[in-house]
Amino acid sequence: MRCGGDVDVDGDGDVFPSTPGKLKTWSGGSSAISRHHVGVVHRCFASTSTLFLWALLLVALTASYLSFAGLVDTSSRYLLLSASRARGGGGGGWERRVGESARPGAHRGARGLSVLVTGAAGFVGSHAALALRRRGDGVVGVDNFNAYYDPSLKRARGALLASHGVFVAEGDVADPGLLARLFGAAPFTHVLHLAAQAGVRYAMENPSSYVHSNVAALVALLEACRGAEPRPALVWASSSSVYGLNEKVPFAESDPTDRPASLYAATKKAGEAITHAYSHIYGISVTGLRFFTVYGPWGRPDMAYFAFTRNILQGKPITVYRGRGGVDLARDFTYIDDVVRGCLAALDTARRGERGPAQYRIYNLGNTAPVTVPRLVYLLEKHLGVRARRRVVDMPGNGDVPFTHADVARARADLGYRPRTNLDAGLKKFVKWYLSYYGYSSSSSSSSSGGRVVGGGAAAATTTTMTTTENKQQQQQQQQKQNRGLR
Ligand SMILES: O=C(O)[C@H]1O[C@H](OP(=O)(O)OP(=O)(O)OC[C@H]2O[C@@H](n3ccc(=O)[nH]c3=O)[C@H](O)[C@@H]2O)[C@H](O)[C@@H](O)[C@H]1O
Repeated sequence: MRCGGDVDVDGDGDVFPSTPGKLKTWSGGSSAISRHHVGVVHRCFASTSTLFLWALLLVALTASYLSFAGLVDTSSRYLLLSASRARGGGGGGWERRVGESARPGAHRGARGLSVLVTGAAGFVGSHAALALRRRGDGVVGVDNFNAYYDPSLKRARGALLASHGVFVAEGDVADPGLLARLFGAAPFTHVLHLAAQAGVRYAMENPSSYVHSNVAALVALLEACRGAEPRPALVWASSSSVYGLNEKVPFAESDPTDRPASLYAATKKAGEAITHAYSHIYGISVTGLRFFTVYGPWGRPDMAYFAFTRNILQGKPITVYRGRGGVDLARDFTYIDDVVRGCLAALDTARRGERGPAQYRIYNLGNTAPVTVPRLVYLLEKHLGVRARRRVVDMPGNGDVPFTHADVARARADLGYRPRTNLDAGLKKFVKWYLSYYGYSSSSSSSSSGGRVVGGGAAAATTTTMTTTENKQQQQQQQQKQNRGLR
């Protein structure tokens, strides 16, 4: 029998046992039953005032439970939101800033793109983001500012973007929560995915960083794209390294790419396969751009042209690798402005929201004129006015390939891509920027280990060791020019 709860049947006088399920089997005789029954009825219904008090108590308990549950629910949602905001570097105005930065300009001739640029504080990312902003497109950047190379250089690029009204969210592209917030805050029409773990030889030191940034982050981004409304077209950075041990020159997009020579190359090749699968299944428009050894102002300190410049100016030796049989290594060095034009043309020609199979494209963005590494060193000497101290060694087995050479016929036909800057002219511009940024003898511009510095380096205004007043004035003028744009 129940009276407002489980009935105490053990005869100890407790009508409402504390714990449900403690109902014991009744084993007494009829008189006992009767005694108990009478007792229960007596105690439960002794008076209407008791009944009223119990009812009041029940109502109060139910009401307080409901309000407590509501409080718990609300506060846990609030805590989750706060945590996610903190991860995205947010706060109250984070979504608003993303939305504003993503909004295209309304002036005549504007293309009306709204582009999420990943790796926006990186070399190609910062240039591309600024080029998009300049022509009136909406741009939002995302970057994790990691310490693969001097983060202060990335901060300086980020500051430059900020001064041009481009908001860069700080966080990892592999974080689905951050991506959800970005896509929730702005209706991106395009994603320019340039965030990656770059560098061919560093893969032997830190292989997992390549899997994280070049595979896991790419999948996270594709997952975000497939769920986004509107669904953005994706343009992303593959690499000339996918040609690997290919010996046919020049490299054409239709050539086999199944013999990568480094883990870096393997993850970029994997990226091409992964984006193809997503394009096929979910109808995402995808364009992969195979960049060929991109160089220029605001470049990457881990790359040979940059590290050579630093060492030459500091009077330190440079190591020049030599191929099998004493053959010089060669690269199809490609100037940053040419690559940026290719990126923008890929965005402009990406088709979105059409019926039928989604667009899936791959293009080489190279210079079509390979130059040997010794020639690169000669050109740097010329522009720096300083002789290099060379140490020539046989190319170690570190994932390097002996040469690269792009066939850009496909990019020329579809994107109107025409590289305009030869290595001599491009290095001249790079050296000019380098001297204005770091000065003639910058001890803190980078380390000798490929420029991977944590906490070192900074903008010219704070770290250079200029020797004369004239140099200082020259530097100030150049700094002012830089503040007006990357180039
Ligand atoms: O196109 C790409 O897909 C890749 O381009 C770039 O790789 P690489 O072409 O290897 O450029 P980079 O390191 O500047 O070496 C240039 C030359 O200098 C030689 N080299 C290098 C270092 C050294 O100490 N000595 C030397 O001789 C070296 O043997 C080579 O012959 C990007 O870093 C990479 O992220 C990716 O984007």
